[in-house]
Amino acid sequence: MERPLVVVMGVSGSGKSTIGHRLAESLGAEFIDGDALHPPANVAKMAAGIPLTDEDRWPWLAAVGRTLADSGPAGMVIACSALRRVYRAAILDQAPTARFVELDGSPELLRGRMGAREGHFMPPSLLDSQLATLEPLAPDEPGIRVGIDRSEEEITAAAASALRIR
Ligand SMILES: Nc1ncnc2c1ncn2[C@@H]1O[C@H](COP(=O)(O)OP(=O)(O)OP(=O)(O)O)[C@@H](O)[C@H]1O
Ligand SMILES: O=C(O)[C@H](O)[C@@H](O)[C@H](O)[C@H](O)CO
Repeated sequence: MERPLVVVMGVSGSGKSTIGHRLAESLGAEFIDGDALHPPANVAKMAAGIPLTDEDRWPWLAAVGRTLADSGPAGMVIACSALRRVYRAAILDQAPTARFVELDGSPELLRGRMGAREGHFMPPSLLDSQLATLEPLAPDEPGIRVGIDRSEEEITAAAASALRIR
């Protein structure tokens, strides 16, 4: 595979950080959590239970794309919600060879995983707005969708093998 540039995407609680980290290890690539690229004002908003707007997200999405494009020869996996098609296009503007792995789960499963998680700034109450904003990865976009109703190992292996053969 040429230098992998991968965005692990999906709503809050879908496992982007967990799977992204494992996938990077499996591909021998660097891992970055896109949450670390949010300006403090965005994090403060989410922590207060207020959904981000498109205007809040544009500079962050550009930073995600630039970070991918500027990554080293080993490539990079970045965890980033990238909920809408236009958001993914903004990332591709900066990093045209990037591919997406969408983590796809039912609202019930997501709610359970978010509820069980401790010490994260994102409140479960924001899941509904995340799901309302989500535009699933379409067949003509670069990447794959992976169901999350199975173990972390299985999800990571499915994503890694799909990325290797494409
Ligand atoms: N396949 C899985 N099976 C069981 N639990 C999982 C699985 N994947 C992730 N989790 C757990 O679900 C929770 C949410 O995962 P994680 O924090 O990685 O999601 P996220 O998409 O990065 O969330 P956010 O966008 O809010 O940061 C965590 O507690 C994680 O340990
Ligand atoms: O676009 C968004 O609304 C944000 O990126 C959120 O998805 C958070 O970053 C993340 O999910 C919480 O950790």
